[in-house]
Amino acid sequence: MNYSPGSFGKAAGPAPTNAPIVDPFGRSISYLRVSVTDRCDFRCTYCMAENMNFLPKKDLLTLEELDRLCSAFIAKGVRKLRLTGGEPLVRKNIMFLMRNLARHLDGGGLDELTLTTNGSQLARFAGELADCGVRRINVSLDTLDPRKFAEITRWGDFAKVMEGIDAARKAGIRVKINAVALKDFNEDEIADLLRYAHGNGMDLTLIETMPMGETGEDRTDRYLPLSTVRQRLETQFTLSDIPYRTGGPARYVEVKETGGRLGFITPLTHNFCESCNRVRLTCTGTLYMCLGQEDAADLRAALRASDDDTLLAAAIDEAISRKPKGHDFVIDRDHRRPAVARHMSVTGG
Ligand SMILES: Nc1nc2c(ncn2[C@@H]2O[C@H](COP(=O)(O)OP(=O)(O)OP(=O)(O)O)[C@@H](O)[C@H]2O)c(=O)[nH]1
Ligand SMILES: C[S@@+](CC[C@H](N)C(=O)[O-])C[C@H]1O[C@@H](n2cnc3c(N)ncnc32)[C@H](O)[C@@H]1O
Ligand code: SF4
Ligand code: SF4
Repeated sequence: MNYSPGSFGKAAGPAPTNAPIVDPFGRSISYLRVSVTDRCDFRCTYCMAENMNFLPKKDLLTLEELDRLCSAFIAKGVRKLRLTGGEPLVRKNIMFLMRNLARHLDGGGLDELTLTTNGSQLARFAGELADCGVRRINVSLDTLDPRKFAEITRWGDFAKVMEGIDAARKAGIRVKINAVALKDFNEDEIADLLRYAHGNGMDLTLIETMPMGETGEDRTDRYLPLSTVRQRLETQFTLSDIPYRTGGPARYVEVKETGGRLGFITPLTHNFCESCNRVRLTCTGTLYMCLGQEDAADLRAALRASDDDTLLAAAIDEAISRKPKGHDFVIDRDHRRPAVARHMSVTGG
């Protein structure tokens, strides 16, 4: 089949198929990230402004609609599905969606159903998540110091996140810690985060800050290249590259002294777009084909136009035919403007 750009979605074009989706650069799309809400109970300084205008409730797709959209992607070969946000666990009745999506794990349509969370509500939901078949989650935690945690999240409660991580682990869910590496904030704490994560049987992934959305603070001064972090860690630890992959963008090393895994997500210092396998759906039914570009496709219209999924399948094909090669992120020290206007919370990272 020819998946050349622009060959889908035209009125008289080929009938849509449920064949796996492959983009114009030959990359198969097997990973869907779904931002179920743009709202959050934190205001991390690198992600959001303190005063945010969130979407009115009427603009949100219902959970049934989100389920239908996810199922349409699964029918087209998506094998890994991650709920994110905003904070996914603050969306009302989110476990209804989780329980419904879990049928695809039982039915063999999905290899993994998971989420990325700030951990604030995990103590409440960990047991139910495990019952739904969630085996692994990512929890964002940038510091182990409660005072600094309050500073970076503006509204977060460190003790609640720790309780949440404990509850998840007790429920049998593997936890990976995500930390954004931030100059003059946690750069001296990375080794401690590593010892904490590995000491508790958790992987740690470090992330370079990406220039997305106005936050009321200048992100440029916080940018810390992970190449520098790695060099510094190598003065204390022995790091060996390993081929371990999760389907996400991190590249992993094993740390000899701890026996744990450390991941690096390096959109700025080492672009990983050539192996991209993912797209992002928002809570309004907009599909972003790349985290770092503005182009998007409206799947809501196709979803609501008919109860049959034919139009939806065609709209997905058309969108994927527009997936770009990669992002154009740069840390713009001259203009100090974000490269992409929307906030990370719109697409959930
Ligand atoms: N530039 C870029 N960043 C990404 C992409 N996917 C994830 N990230 C960033 O990586 C960070 C961690 O993402 P997670 O939600 O933990 O997802 P993941 O890395 O796929 O998770 P694993 O399944 O554990 O590998 C977030 O800050 C995301 O913004 C991507 O396609 N491009
Ligand atoms: C947008 S949050 C959504 C899920 C959840 N609220 C959380 O914090 O895990 C997903 C991930 O994006 C990361 N993130 C947010 N803004 C970022 C930025 N500007 N650059 C890099 N990562 C960012 C967060 O640290 C988090 O790990
Ligand atoms: S990073 Fe996650 S927890 Fe922090 S403000 Fe953004 S969406 Fe909320
Ligand atoms: S920046 Fe875009 S192309 Fe690159 S890995 Fe992320 S989503 Fe894929």
